[in-house]
This record gives sequence, C-alpha cells and structure tokens, in this order.
Amino acid sequence: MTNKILGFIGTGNMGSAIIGGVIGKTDTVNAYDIKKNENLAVNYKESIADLVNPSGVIVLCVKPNMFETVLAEVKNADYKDKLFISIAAGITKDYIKEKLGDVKLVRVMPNLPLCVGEGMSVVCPDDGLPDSDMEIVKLIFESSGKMCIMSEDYINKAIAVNGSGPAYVFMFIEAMADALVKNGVDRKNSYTLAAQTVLGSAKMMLETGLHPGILKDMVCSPAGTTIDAVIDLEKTGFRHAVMSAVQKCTDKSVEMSKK
Ligand SMILES: NC(=O)C1=CN([C@@H]2O[C@H](COP(=O)(O)OP(=O)(O)OC[C@H]3O[C@@H](n4cnc5c(N)ncnc54)[C@H](OP(=O)(O)O)[C@@H]3O)[C@@H](O)[C@H]2O)C=CC1
Ligand SMILES: O=C(O)[C@@H]1CCC=N1
Repeated sequence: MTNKILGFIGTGNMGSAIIGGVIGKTDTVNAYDIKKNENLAVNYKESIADLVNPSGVIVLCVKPNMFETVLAEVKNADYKDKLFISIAAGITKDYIKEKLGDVKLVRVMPNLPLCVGEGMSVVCPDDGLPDSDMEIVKLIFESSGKMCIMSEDYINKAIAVNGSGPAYVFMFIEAMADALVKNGVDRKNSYTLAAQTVLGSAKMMLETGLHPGILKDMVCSPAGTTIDAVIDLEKTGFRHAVMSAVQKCTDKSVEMSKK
C-alpha cells in the first residue's frame, strides 16, 4: 500500500491493464485520457495539468508519437519533484529528460498479460532512485506479474520478447487451433486446447526450472508422434523464424529510439 497518488496518462490497452493491478493498493488512482474508459474505477481528470498537480507518481501510457504533445502539457503543471514512469517503446530516458529536465524517471517495458496478473515487466530505474520510489515501482508492476531490473541498454532487446512476444504467442496458439479446426475439432475446444497447452508448458518450465530441451525430450517418445512434428518444425525453420522475428523487432526498437 502506498499513500502516494498515482496518475496515469493514457488508459488504453496498457494503462488499463496496469491500473487493474494497482486498484486497492493505493488510496487514489487518477487518470487522464482524451476518451474515458467507463469500465475503469479511476478518477478521470479533465486535463494533464489537473492530473499531474496532485499526483506523486505519473505513469506515461500513451503511444510513442504522443509523447511530445503530452510532455509539453506536463511542463505546464507542477511536475518537478514527481516520479515519472514511462512504458513506451522507443522513447528513451534521455528524450524524456531533454523535455522535462532531470526528473526522477523509471523506464519500464511491461506486457499485455498484466491484465490477467501474469505480466512480465522489465524495469530500468535511474541510478540512485530513492528506495521509497523503487517500492512504488515494485508495487505497481509486481501486483500484476513478475518484474526484473535491467539497464536501459538492454531494453530494446527485452521489448522483442516480453513486450511484443505475446503477439507471437497468440499467433502460435491461433496456428495450432486452426490446424485442429482443419481436422474437424470445433473452434472453442481448439482454442482451449491450444491456449491451455501454452499456459501449462510455460508454467512447467518456470516451476521445474528445467532446460526447455529436456522438457521437449520428455514429450518426444522414441518413434512416437511428437518427434515427427519436431523434425517438420526444424525443416521449416521454426526456431530460425522466431529468432529472426525477435531480431527484426529489436532492430525496430533501436530505430525508434533514435528519433
Ligand atoms: N500494447 C502493448 O502490448 C504494449 C504497449 N506498450 C507501450 O504502451 C504505450 C501505450 O500502448 P497501448 O496501451 O497499446 O495504446 P492504446 O492506444 O491502447 O492507449 C493509449 C491511450 O492514450 C490515449 N491518448 C492519445 N492521445 C492522448 C493524449 N494526448 N493524452 C492522453 N491520452 C491520449 C489514446 O486515445 P485514442 O485511442 O483515442 O488515441 C488511448 O486511449 C505505448 O507507448 C506502447 O509502446 C508497452 C508494452 C506492451
Ligand atoms: O508494438 C509496440 O510498439 C508495442 C511495444 C511492445 C508491444 N507493443
């Protein structure tokens, strides 16, 4: 529990996912968005200045292309001693400090599964950030999943797995389900089979701590069904396709960070 007032700018996919985890863990959650999400139990303010002035912590959850506009409005408020948390891809801490000066700043790359309490957030704090501020960051991002602390130097690499990765996983689930549908299984059961299989496999790896190769080998019976699928996946370049996609995503993050 923190007695700091949290203020969210942007309550779309990610703003609302993060808010969902912190509701009840702090006295007040305020928000500003150009359109209100009536399903969120937050106090919407009418302007960015109205949001920033009473807040102790400001979480920036707008798209990267809105940062210039939003930070210009933040500058019209009482913002100097506040803690800022930015979750945007491609917006560096240097960029924010260029606009706001030397504010207390933490860059975070969270992911969409925060909205079901199974998020993975990469947290890049400023050197020397007070422990009390770090406690708030932990409160926010550990309420809806796991977090790890890294230097900002690694954030473009991390984004390509924890930030963007859910999209690839959803595609994998969809592909497995489509294959079931081709073989006559109904859609609903196909999605449940595919999604629960991904969930269970991920949970097993995290809970056992075993190497993924060992777990894969446990599924591949000699002359059984799985090894035929594994050989086909290797032939069609499955693992290369994933590694190449992750690299493309990293390259895009680096490119976005140059602007
Ligand atoms: N989606 C994801 O999986 C992840 C996204 N991120 C980062 O999170 C950030 C937000 O992404 P996401 O939640 O998906 O985006 P959304 O578009 O869902 O949410 C952004 C919200 O901000 C609103 N908005 C636009 N302009 C302003 C403004 N000037 N002031 C206040 N609110 C405004 C948007 O309204 P409107 O829709 O009307 O424009 C929208 O409601 C991005 O920077 C992204 O890089 C990080 C990790 C994962
Ligand atoms: O696609 C994007 O730019 C954002 C960042 C990570 C996930 N979605």
